[in-house]
Amino acid sequence: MMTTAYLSIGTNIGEREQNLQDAVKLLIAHKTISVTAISSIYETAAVGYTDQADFLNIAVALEMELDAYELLAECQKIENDLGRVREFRWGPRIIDLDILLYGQQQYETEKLIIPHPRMYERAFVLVPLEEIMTQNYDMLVGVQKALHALDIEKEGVNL
Ligand SMILES: Nc1nc2nc(S)n(CCO)c2c(=O)[nH]1
Repeated sequence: MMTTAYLSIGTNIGEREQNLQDAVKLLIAHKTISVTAISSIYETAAVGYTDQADFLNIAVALEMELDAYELLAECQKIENDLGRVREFRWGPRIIDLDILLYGQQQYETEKLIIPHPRMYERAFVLVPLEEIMTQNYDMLVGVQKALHALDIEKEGVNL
């Protein structure tokens, strides 16, 4: 069953825009992941551990058959492929892929907490996420207007 997932991707070391491009290219190249939306790039002051360089952040929407643990493994593989080393937890990073949402599903395990526990308090996550979700919302409004114009009884639709 296809599931929609949303990632936050950040970088504050090296060629930051190139790092984002490389991460998105690796997601696009993945055989069983479709990238369906990519936000604009936002330059953001570091939160949490603030004594570090500004980040570039984006949000992306994905469609996939993978389960959330497989998606987590793919994100960690991309971070490793792009040379991420974990000096300390909140430190600077070449690339960071965080799973924000995985369909309507919820996880709270050692390895995986979804929805991401800090996503609703971080503007660097919410602003790019709102941008790509609004694209879908605008399309939804178009569909709803068309349905209204047809003035059909929804019950008449054979499911
Ligand atoms: N602005 C900003 N601050 C951050 N602090 C951490 S940790 N990170 C890494 C993601 O959790 C970021 C980030 O991506 N952007």
